[in-house]
Amino acid sequence: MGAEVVIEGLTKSFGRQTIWRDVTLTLPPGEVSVMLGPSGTGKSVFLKSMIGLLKPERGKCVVNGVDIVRCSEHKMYETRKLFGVLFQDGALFGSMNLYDNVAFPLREHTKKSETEIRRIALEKLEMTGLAGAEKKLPGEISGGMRKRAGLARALVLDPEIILCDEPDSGLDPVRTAYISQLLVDLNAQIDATILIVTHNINLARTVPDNIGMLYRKELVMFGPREVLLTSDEPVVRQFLNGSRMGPIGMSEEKDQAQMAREQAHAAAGHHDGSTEEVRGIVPQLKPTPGLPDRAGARRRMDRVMRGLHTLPRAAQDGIIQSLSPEEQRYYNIGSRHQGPPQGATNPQPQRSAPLPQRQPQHQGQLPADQVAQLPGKPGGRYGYGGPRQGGQ
Ligand SMILES: Nc1ncnc2c1ncn2[C@@H]1O[C@H](COP(=O)(O)OP(=O)(O)OP(=O)(O)O)[C@@H](O)[C@H]1O
Repeated sequence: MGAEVVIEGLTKSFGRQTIWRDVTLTLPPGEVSVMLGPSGTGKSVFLKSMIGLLKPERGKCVVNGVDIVRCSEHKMYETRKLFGVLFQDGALFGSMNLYDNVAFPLREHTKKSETEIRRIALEKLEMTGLAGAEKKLPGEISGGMRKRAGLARALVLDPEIILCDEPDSGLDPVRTAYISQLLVDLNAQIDATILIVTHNINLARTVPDNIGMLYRKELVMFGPREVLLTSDEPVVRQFLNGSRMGPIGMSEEKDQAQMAREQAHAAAGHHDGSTEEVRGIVPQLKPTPGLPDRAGARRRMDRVMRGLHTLPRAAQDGIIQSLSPEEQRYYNIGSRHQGPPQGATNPQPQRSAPLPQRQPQHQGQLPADQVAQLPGKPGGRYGYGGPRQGGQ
């Protein structure tokens, strides 16, 4: 199982420009999370801070007991080996063929023999659908293939945590769907903790277990996917709908006058840029048939069900509707759910057919106060509000 990443009160500035402040969240082990946010809100800076490439002024980022923000160079170097990173452009060496690109971290960071390196590099190229393309140079292949090669290279040191910075950028919708499926399949196979930064709403709606959003220098929200996907928060709805209507403007947030002008235009029938009203929970992608089930998805559902009563009503309803009859029995959910489900805090298995083995430990709980306050809205909380009590 991948490592848990605990981020507390992280704050990053460049000179006088604060990028984000007081970001607190936990990436549960082996689960897939997505970070959304308008351009320039510091998502890439966030990923770089997680691996120690940038130094936040305050806060912690703890992996396996090591705080990346404050640890020694030696510890950071060691801890970084737990991470596999897919950079936006794949960051491949242009003069090396794909095989040598993928083998590079093994040659740099391990003492493995060339035979062993070959076995691992070819296995990762195969996992990412690049078998047969080993001899190609990055300049000779498509953007989608470059992304997959970047992913293969991120996998060779068997990372416990994978960070993907816009894995969809520059890809058409079909290739984006393939890379989404690839990420889900990888998670099923290696149970790594994955954090994806993306602007792609399809990917955000179908891939992750948890979704967060950065906006106006703060973490607006981080929690189970169902909370964000059913949120009524204007900034979240605007972002998910890709609409001009809402608080997000072309550069910074809008003022009241601009909002009013846009509303007047919309009332007069002027199109707001979105193609449809996107709201509600769509089914999450499952691993390709033949691959194992995602252990992270099962652990997450146990965790979410334990804290179901703390979620907003729309998220609760969506989660319950998404359960199969067998899962509803497992979690003691009646066919007509009213209020907090019986057994949600202590599910008693009542199964007619065996479900896969569940992990007994309660690792990776999202702290209750991970759902941060929206800037400018004192007291407003989303998802599981309430004081931090170390989870549910
Ligand atoms: N090394 C740096 N020095 C100074 N400012 C920086 C540095 N790196 C990033 N920034 C600034 O931090 C802000 C956030 O940048 P970042 O690339 O993290 O945004 P983003 O949310 O990933 O954007 P996008 O979605 O467009 O990729 C930007 O204003 C950028 O100019």
